[in-house]
Amino acid sequence: MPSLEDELFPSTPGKFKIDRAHTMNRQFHRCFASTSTMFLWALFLVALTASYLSFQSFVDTGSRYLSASWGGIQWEKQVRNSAQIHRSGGMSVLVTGAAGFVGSHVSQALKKRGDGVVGLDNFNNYYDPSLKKARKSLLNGHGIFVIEGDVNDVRLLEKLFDVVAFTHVMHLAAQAGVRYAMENPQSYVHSNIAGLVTLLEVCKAANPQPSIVWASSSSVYGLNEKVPFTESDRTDQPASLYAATKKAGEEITHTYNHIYGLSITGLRFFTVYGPWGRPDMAYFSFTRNILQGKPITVYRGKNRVDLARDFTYIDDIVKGCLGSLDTAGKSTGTGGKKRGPAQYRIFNLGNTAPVTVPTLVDILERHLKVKAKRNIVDMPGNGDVPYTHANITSARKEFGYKPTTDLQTGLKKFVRWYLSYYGYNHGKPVN
Ligand SMILES: O=C(O)[C@H]1O[C@H](OP(=O)(O)OP(=O)(O)OC[C@H]2O[C@@H](n3ccc(=O)[nH]c3=O)[C@H](O)[C@@H]2O)[C@H](O)[C@@H](O)[C@H]1O
Repeated sequence: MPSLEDELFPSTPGKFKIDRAHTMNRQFHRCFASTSTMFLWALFLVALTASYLSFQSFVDTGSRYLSASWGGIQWEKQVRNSAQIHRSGGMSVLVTGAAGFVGSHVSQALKKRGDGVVGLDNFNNYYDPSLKKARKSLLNGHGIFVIEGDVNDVRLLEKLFDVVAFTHVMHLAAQAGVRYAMENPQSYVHSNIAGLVTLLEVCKAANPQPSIVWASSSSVYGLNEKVPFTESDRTDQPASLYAATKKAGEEITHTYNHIYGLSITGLRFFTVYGPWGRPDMAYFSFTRNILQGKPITVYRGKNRVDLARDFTYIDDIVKGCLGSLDTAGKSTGTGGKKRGPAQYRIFNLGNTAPVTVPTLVDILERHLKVKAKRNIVDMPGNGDVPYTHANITSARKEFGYKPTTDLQTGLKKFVRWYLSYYGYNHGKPVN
């Protein structure tokens, strides 16, 4: 019977049998040989993994660099061309948040009348970035160059002011949305506070300093119960972090006006809606859900009182923005030094005709010819306020602001755009 040893090391015919010591030695050598082979293999695998990881990081860094890339002769030429003024007495405007809802509309309106416009947008994914890219394509088609970058990028901002002596900055880049502030508070601090300060620092140091018009919000009125809301009403009771950051923005811009002579105009927008709007807003998400046969959640205030908003159509807001830019005084400082007092203004831009949320849904149902599945719930404590209503006397006096589009008409235009952009059922069957 062959021994175990024989089985492990079967003798080859014609060869002599090995003794035990020799066998042990061979076993040891084989074992050692296989361990060292394994070790070599392990080394090889480690080296392979390391080179793969460093390759990946090279690719990542490269693509990050590319996506955030700016500068160079060609780039500067595009910036200059885009900023070119084509009317006498025109302005060259840096529009931040240019691929956003209000930003894209304002940029187009400025360009159409012959002003120079350079857009800046970080294309973040707070809502579908493909909509922002589509707005960007639209702007490109109008000869507007939109740079992908963040308002916190001080080097980029400085470079832009090196290349173009912007006369105005229309600052619309912000983290929007009242309720999302509970989910991602830091994004509000990043964009609405840190980004604003970075922009103001660059503007204050620029020579010449631009005049600044920027987007505040109706939400600063917070828990104020005196209606309609007038600019001089108290704004020290914000109901959401979003509102608090916008209120902070008003104080921060005041400081830069006071210390550095920057001309500042803050616009308190009242629930802006319309074509190319923001998918996170109620009128937009309601439309999508109604068409897809999904239920919508309609919040209701205390004592079963319907919530209401002074919904304002985008074209009216654009007129307000242009009116503000046209009447903005010059900044007085140079190179970071104030030379005299500069203008500081705040205006409500609303529609002056609040409509309840259930009425908004009624109008959408009529335009869409589909009944909504309404899920009515008590308003959660998520930062919402029950009612907004703008007093627009100041804006009317200062630059003839006069909204002309009621909610019925404005939503009709929105629905027409929505259906042309997304199709009738947004890719989903209607139940
Ligand atoms: O004026 C502003 O300063 C702000 O306007 C906008 O905020 P809001 O007025 O809250 O608009 P929006 O979300 O459309 O809700 C409208 C109504 O629908 C109700 N609402 C909302 C969602 C929902 O699912 N159900 C519902 O009933 C909701 O309770 C509310 O009563 C901007 O988003 C914000 O960025 C800021 O610019």
